[in-house]
Amino acid sequence: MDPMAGLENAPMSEKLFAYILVNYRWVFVLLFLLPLSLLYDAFFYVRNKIIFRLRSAPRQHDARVKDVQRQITAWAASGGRQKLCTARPGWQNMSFRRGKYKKTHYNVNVNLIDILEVNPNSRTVRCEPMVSMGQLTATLLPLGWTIPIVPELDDLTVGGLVMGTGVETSSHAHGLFQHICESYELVLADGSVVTCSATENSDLFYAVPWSYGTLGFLVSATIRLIPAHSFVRLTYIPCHSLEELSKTFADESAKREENDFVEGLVYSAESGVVMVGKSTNQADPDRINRIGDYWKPWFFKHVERFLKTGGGVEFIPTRHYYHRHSRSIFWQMQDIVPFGNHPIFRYLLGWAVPPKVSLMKLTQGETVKKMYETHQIIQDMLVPITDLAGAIKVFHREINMYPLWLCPFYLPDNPGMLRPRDDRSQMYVDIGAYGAPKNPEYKAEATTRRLEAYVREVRGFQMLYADTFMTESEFEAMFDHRLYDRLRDKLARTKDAFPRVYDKINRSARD
Ligand SMILES: Cc1cc2nc3c(=O)[nH]c(=O)nc-3n(C[C@H](O)[C@H](O)[C@H](O)COP(=O)(O)OP(=O)(O)OC[C@H]3O[C@@H](n4cnc5c(N)ncnc54)[C@H](O)[C@@H]3O)c2cc1C
Ligand SMILES: NC(=O)C1=CN([C@@H]2O[C@H](COP(=O)(O)OP(=O)(O)OC[C@H]3O[C@@H](n4cnc5c(N)ncnc54)[C@H](OP(=O)(O)O)[C@@H]3O)[C@@H](O)[C@H]2O)C=CC1
Ligand SMILES: CC(C)=CCC[C@@H](C)[C@H]1CC[C@H]2C3=C(CC[C@]12C)[C@@]1(C)CC[C@H](O)C[C@@H]1CC3
Repeated sequence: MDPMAGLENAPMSEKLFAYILVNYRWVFVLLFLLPLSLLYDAFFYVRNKIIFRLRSAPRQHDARVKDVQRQITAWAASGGRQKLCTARPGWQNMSFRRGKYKKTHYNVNVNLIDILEVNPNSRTVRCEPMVSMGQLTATLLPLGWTIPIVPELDDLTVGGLVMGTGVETSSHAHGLFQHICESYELVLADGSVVTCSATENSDLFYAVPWSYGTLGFLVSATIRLIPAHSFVRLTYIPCHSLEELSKTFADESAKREENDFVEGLVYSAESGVVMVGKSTNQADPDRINRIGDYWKPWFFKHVERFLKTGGGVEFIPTRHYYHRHSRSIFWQMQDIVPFGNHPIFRYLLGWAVPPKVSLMKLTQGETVKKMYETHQIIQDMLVPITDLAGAIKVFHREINMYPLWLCPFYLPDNPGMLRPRDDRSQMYVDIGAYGAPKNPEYKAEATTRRLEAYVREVRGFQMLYADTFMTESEFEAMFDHRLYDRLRDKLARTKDAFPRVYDKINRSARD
């Protein structure tokens, strides 16, 4: 990597600082960011406890919805010339970028943080939009419940996952986050409150996912529950050719009833490990592996070993399974603290990692940001599973970077932005690439544009938390805007109040 790019004329001290920041970021992370993350966690732990004591009030939900309505009335009264967005600061969200529009749009505070109801009879949980995945599972698990899809990173919010999307290794059975939601409660641009579901205001229900907050403000979502188990019985299946890997992965993903979790980690163009999980309350004590304990190896390193040792079976406590990639932030930690998986580091400081994603984002500074922009890729591309082998070849040609994350998901033929290929419900796969491409020809924009073109060609989709370099017409070729545009025409004031999705997610709309 060349941290000096763009700094040719800068003073020597600035060049040296840039070099240290990029190549020895771990010094900053260990000395500054880890203690700061711990303080931050401690601060927020206390703050959240206080806030929950003072403000947690599920019974106040209606009053808080009225406050959102009040803000919209105030915006309309002020002339309604600015577009609307949520007031959540850009550094807190789970993306490399911050929306520039936060500075120019009218910020509406949708700070609704409570779990409103856990209903075992209807097997649903009703949540406000700022409820995080960590908070939700910490509440549900002791009650014996979980949501069918728990997206990995703790700080992801219900609002962001509904308006964007969420995927996890149970998605081959349950679909995306939107497919486990039964209904949404929204405040619309005219200030009205509307509930929508598959049977009530169904157009709106199907148009909300992937709308990125451009149809209304989510004030609650009702999500399906399933019983929680203590362990995941995980079978590791090493594969030594691309053909074997893609076939095993597709076959296991198709067993929607049999397998509760399916995941793949690709370690080279010709090797990878497919993991198949089943929830259970019975574990063979000799094969329990508490992979989440801080002194344990990073999960992707642990899995890689099965390529050499052959397959295996382990019983992993459910919570450890949910967080298996959290300590290593998938494999991003190896670029931040290169010796982070060394046993000495794990035993000494493993308990303190990972640093908070939001804090890393907040403190990364221009030099590190530029380095990530030019020398790292953070992308998830969703393609029909029948194209998996072809897609891995394209990723190999374009970025030559491993591991790649494979996560299957079932895409039903529902109305909305995400139309499956040939209008037929089918299995897709999320291919996640997070790290430094080894292809010396890698150029962030040109390479990503070629990947995007390939994904459009096979009728796939790009996850929009990531950088997208598509033009508006390419974006509209990827995502079906018909229902979305109909709704924007139909719902009063919506076109004046909210930008279109493209205007929020395209590269130039984000810092
Ligand atoms: C916006 C917001 C709202 C909150 N609302 C509440 C609230 O209503 N009531 C309340 O008591 N606290 C609330 N909290 C606090 C939050 O739930 C705490 O982070 C959590 O309770 C800490 O649990 P712990 O001390 O047991 O930590 P630990 O058990 O050490 O948990 C560590 C992390 O793992 C997460 N976690 C725990 N179990 C699981 C699991 N099975 N799957 C996935 N993640 C898991 C925790 O949330 C935490 O982030 C809220 C926090 C935030 C940011
Ligand atoms: N495992 C997974 O599936 C992962 C998913 N992601 C992605 O991260 C994002 C979620 O991150 P998170 O930090 O929670 O969310 P964000 O703050 O990034 O929000 C995502 C979008 O949803 C909108 N939004 C959020 N809450 C509301 C609301 N109450 N009403 C209306 N619009 C709302 C935001 O609007 P605004 O811009 O106005 O704030 C924004 O456009 C998703 O895009 C998801 O796909 C990332 C990592 C992993
Ligand atoms: C599982 C799915 C679908 C996606 C996972 C994506 C994550 C791996 C990335 C989402 C936001 C990313 C950021 C970083 C690492 C990778 C993500 C967590 C950084 C922490 C990398 C270091 C930078 O300085 C800040 C980044 C913020 C966003």
